[in-house]
Amino acid sequence: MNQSISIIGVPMDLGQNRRGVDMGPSAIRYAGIIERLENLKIHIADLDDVPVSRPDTRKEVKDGHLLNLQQVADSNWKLAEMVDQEITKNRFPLVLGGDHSIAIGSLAGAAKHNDNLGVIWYDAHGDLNTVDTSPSGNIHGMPLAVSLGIGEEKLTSIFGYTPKVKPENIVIIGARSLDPGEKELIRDKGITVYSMHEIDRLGMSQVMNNTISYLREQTDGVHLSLDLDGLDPEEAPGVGTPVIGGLTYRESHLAMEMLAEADILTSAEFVEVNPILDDQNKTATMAVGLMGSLFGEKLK
Ligand SMILES: NC(=[NH2+])NCCC[C@H](N)C(=O)O
Ligand SMILES: [Mn+2]
Ligand SMILES: [Mn+2]
Repeated sequence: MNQSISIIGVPMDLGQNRRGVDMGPSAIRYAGIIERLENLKIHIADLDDVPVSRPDTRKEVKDGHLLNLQQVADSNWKLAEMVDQEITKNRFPLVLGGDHSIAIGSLAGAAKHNDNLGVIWYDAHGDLNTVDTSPSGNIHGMPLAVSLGIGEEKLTSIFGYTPKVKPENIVIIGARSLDPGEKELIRDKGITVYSMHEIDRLGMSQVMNNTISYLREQTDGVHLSLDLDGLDPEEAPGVGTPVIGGLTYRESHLAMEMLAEADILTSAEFVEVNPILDDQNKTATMAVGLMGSLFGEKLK
């Protein structure tokens, strides 16, 4: 893996309607991400945060059914520019959220550099809704569909090209809450999903082996989009849309270690850490532990 990492915070909470997830990047920095990665002799540049309009000064804006459309689009455009710049400078972008709507910008910036960018979507959800299928109007439930070029044009056209990813280059891991429209899209497009059912049957080791060998064949770079609600809320309570029956900390560590060993990632993001809903910054601390493993921390 590229041994020069650029950290980009995105204090975004406009893609959903619970307060606090805008403080995710601070919570992750406070939990020691910089020191943790510096100990691995990796060169870290903390690029600070992408500007996002302040949550407590704005009014809720609904564009039809979509919450805060223009502001989410503006911040994601800026994020895409930063991710693109860092990759151009041969640095590995590590994006800290913020709600999952920021994957729109991360993928827009990253996919510019690959014809076949792979995506590992580690999440309880598919985030494959469109304005028509979304039960909530929250854009954090849509970024994967948007990146496939499906949905609101103001989002799909971010950074001037559409689509960013192809359905055959996506692997979803940890899904256990999919809306009807998302299931239909998964079926129509043939997207690979390791739901909790497959993870229980095969074990995380097999799931990651399959995922890694598939993406190695199929893609020319891989983005990891890790939503902390992929983990079980008993262990990671600081998330806005918890779903019981999730991945354990141990399984997630194994997944990160296997990705480190495979050395296939070209960018990553950790999203949905909400310190207001958390218990003593436990979820941010867990995110930092997972990033440690992802970037090569070993016991021996
Ligand atoms: N990134 C997330 N936590 N997404 C949760 C999405 C929940 C639900 N499927 C929705 O579209 O509203
Ligand atoms: Mn989720
Ligand atoms: Mn998500």
